[in-house]
Amino acid sequence: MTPVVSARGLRKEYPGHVAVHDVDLEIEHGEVFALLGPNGAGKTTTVEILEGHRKRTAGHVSVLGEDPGSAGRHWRARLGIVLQTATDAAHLTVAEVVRHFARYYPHPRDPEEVVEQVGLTDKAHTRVKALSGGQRRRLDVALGIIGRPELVFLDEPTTGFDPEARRRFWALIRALADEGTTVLLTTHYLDEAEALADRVAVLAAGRIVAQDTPSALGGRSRGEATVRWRDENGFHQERTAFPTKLVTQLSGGRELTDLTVTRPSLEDVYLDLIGGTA
Ligand SMILES: Nc1ncnc2c1ncn2[C@@H]1O[C@H](COP(=O)(O)OP(=O)(O)OP(=O)(O)O)[C@@H](O)[C@H]1O
Repeated sequence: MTPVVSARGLRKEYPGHVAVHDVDLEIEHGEVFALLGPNGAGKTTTVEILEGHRKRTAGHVSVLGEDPGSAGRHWRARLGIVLQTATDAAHLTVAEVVRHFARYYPHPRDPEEVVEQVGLTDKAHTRVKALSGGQRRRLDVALGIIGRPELVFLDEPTTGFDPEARRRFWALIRALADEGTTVLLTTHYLDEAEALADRVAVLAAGRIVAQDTPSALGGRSRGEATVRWRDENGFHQERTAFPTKLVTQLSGGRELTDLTVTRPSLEDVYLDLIGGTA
């Protein structure tokens, strides 16, 4: 199957500055793909090129089978885009805005259902200007998915969400992916990438420095583990590539007190990958 998003040698130069260097990406149908990276790494630039909102300097790009640089309205209607601040309809209510946007699309989702999915049912009749920052963000997400898009771009979607709203949003993204929607999100939250993404790419200073499943990123599923335990002589820790073997040897069938086996967290690996570029 052709990938939903494919970029080869993608490059973006601003006067005197290369923001994106020869980026290669492929995102498959139904995949949730997260782009991670520190401020200024080139995430928004990359995403905006894929959305057709910015011109690239060089490289080959195909999104839903077309070149975003020249694709038309019909192509755009197949995308859902959640910008960092999208809604500019302060005087309308939440329900009105969502219904209004639904009319732009040939096969929209049910507006009431979408309002419910983003957790805004009790604010449906509240004017947009009276929403909190996190609630506005949820409305942005509602507008991004109302058109039943095949591909959704989410730029830092949960910034300003409270923990419950984030969990709810994650469930919504998983449900979209289960229906076959492809999702590209940028995020600064590593737990979000870990919870949602099938694959992650880390951008640092405009280059992709790693691309893998969250559990394998930076070789962390194969890397050394730290085994910690306690016995009559006190607390011990040992790094090993074979933790199961070590624990078996140590225990000899008895219980080990305070036993833990840990590998580097996604955050450890991420900080290591972007080290020196942030
Ligand atoms: N219109 C522009 N003109 C010149 N330079 C730009 C322009 N837009 C972005 N840049 C530069 O390109 C680089 C990448 O910016 P970009 O917004 O893509 O980063 P980002 O990874 O999305 O950052 P953040 O996490 O802060 O949103 C930055 O150094 C930025 O200053």
